[in-house]
Parts: sequence; structure tokens; C-alpha cells
Amino acid sequence: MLRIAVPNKGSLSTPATDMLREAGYRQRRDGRELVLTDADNDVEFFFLRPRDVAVYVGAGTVDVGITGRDLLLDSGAAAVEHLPLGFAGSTFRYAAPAGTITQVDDIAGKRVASSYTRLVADHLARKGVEPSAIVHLDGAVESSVRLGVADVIADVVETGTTLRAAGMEVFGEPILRSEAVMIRHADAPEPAGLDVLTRRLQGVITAREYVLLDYDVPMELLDAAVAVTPGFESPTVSPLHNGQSAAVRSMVRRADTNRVMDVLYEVGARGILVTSIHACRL
Ligand SMILES: Nc1ncnc2c1ncn2[C@@H]1O[C@H](COP(=O)(O)OP(=O)(O)OP(=O)(O)O)[C@@H](O)[C@H]1O
Ligand SMILES: O=P(O)(O)OC[C@H]1O[C@H](OP(=O)(O)OP(=O)(O)O)[C@H](O)[C@@H]1O
Ligand SMILES: [Mg+2]
Repeated sequence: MLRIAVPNKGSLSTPATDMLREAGYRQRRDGRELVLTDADNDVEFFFLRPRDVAVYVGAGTVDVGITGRDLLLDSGAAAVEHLPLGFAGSTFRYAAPAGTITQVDDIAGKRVASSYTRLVADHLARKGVEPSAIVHLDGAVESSVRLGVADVIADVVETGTTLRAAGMEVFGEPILRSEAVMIRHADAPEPAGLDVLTRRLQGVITAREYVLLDYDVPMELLDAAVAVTPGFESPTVSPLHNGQSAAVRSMVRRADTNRVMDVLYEVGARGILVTSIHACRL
């Protein structure tokens, strides 16, 4: 039975559970359940603190887990990224009170507060910058400068609202671009059942990222239209009964849908329809 660690709280928890449910797995209804067996799919879920997921996977006591790329790298566990999942996107960045520190080199000799101290230490070591201290805090890192325990922070930035509210500004390039990832042990052989889990999750990711586009186009314009919607391998083209036009079906990135429809219309396609994909295996 494949053992899967899932975040029990925080930003990753609900979207991780939603994705697994969409992939056809049973998920807990009560937020206090710690373990859940899905016998039909031969998997067992362990609901753990997001930060601890990499520790369990690295120790080999669970086979795979869902966590953030930033949490994985900060853990130092013997676990590696297996599949990016496309949710809980964020950047990890340095910030300081507006107008004080503006480049990474200036962190030399300063105190840096963060909940991700290994990430920060590794990054500063790579840059050859020596801070006077790296202060570990559990959260609300933005308050650390005002309260006098640090000069600079390194923290997760999603919208930037929290930083703005604290009168801080980011500086330097992002240390990391993070998102939710499926992780597995660094050296262990691939556990039985991981191939099925991976295909199922990839199916959900693709169904979220792509739509189906259908349209009719006169035969003489078919090549020009297909060039706009090349699809994954090649679009499906069916002749219409009138013998002069074709119906085309192709997968298109959801984010590109309206731009592609505009171009297709210009090319001469009509009856352009967009349909969501409920599930898929490619
Ligand atoms: N706005 C956000 N705030 C915090 N973490 C975020 C955000 N957006 C995405 N994430 C990601 O969520 C993960 C952190 O989740 P975690 O549950 O540890 O913290 P949290 O969501 O801040 O919850 P809490 O602070 O309540 O424990 C990281 O991988 C981080 O990159
Ligand atoms: O860029 P934003 O959209 O504002 O999001 C980023 C903020 O959200 C998280 O804090 P959280 O609310 O989890 O509090 P915490 O610091 O106590 O973990 C994170 O640590 C940042 O402070
Ligand atoms: Mg937090």
C-alpha cells in the first residue's frame, strides 16, 4: 500500500486535498483525522505538518508526500522533487524597511530573520555574503526588524500585502520560486503504485491547465487554422457534411484561450467552442 503524506494545515492543506480528491482518492472530511486508508486505490494518507512532510519522506517511513519546494529545500531531508503540482505558488525573498538595505551584498554583517534558515544560509553562502546572524523565527517574521531582533528578513511573498503593511520592500532577485510539489525519497527505488498516482495527478494538472477548443473552418484555411492550434500531438480534423469545411478539435492552454479564439476568428474559423476538461490521461 502506497503511503502518502499530506499537509494537515496551512496554505497547502486544502488545495492538496482538493487535488487528491479530483484524482479519485478518498479524502478526510474531518480536519482532525490523522490517517485515512483508501483501500479501493491501495493507498494510505497521513496528515502531517507541512514542514514535517519532507522529514518523513526522507526517513523513508512514508513513500511520497506533498509539500512546498521551499519547505523541501529548507528541510535538508533526503528527499527530492518528483512532480510540481501547480498550486501554492510563491517567491522567497529578502526584504527590509523601505530605503534601508537594497542589495544582497549589503546583508554582510547584518542580522537576517527567517522561518527558512537553511534556505537563507545556503543562499548567502552561494553568494559569498556573511551575515552576523541568522535568526530563526516561527512566523510573523515581518515584525522582527521593528522589534529589534533583525535588520533584514527573508520570507514567503505571495501578493506582497503583508510586506507593504509592515513598511518593508523586497530587494535582490528572488531566492527561490516555490510551488507545491510531490516529493519522494532521494535514493529509494520507486515505490509500487507511484506510477499510477503520478499519472492521476498529471491528469488533474493537465485538465486544469488546458481546455478543448472546437471550431469549423473552410478547407482552404485549414492549414492556417491548425497552425494556431497545434495541440499536443496533432489536432483531430473531421470533414463536415458540406464537403467544404472541416471541424477541428484541439487542446489549448486555458490562459491562452481568448487570444487563440481571436486569432482563429481572424483566420476565418467560426463556431468556436471552448469546453473544460474534466479528467484526462495523456
Ligand atoms: N501566502 C502564503 N503564505 C504562506 N505560505 C504560502 C503562501 N502562498 C504559498 N505558500 C506556500 O505554503 C507553504 C507554507 O505552508 P505552511 O502551512 O507552512 O505555512 P502557512 O500557510 O503560512 O501556514 P501557518 O503559518 O498558518 O502555519 C510554503 O511552501 C509556501 O511557499
Ligand atoms: O505576500 P502575501 O500574500 O502577503 O503572503 C505572504 C505572507 O503570508 C505568510 O504569513 P502567514 O499569514 O502564514 O503568517 P506567519 O508569518 O505567522 O506564518 C508569509 O509568511 C508571509 O508573511
Ligand atoms: Mg505562515
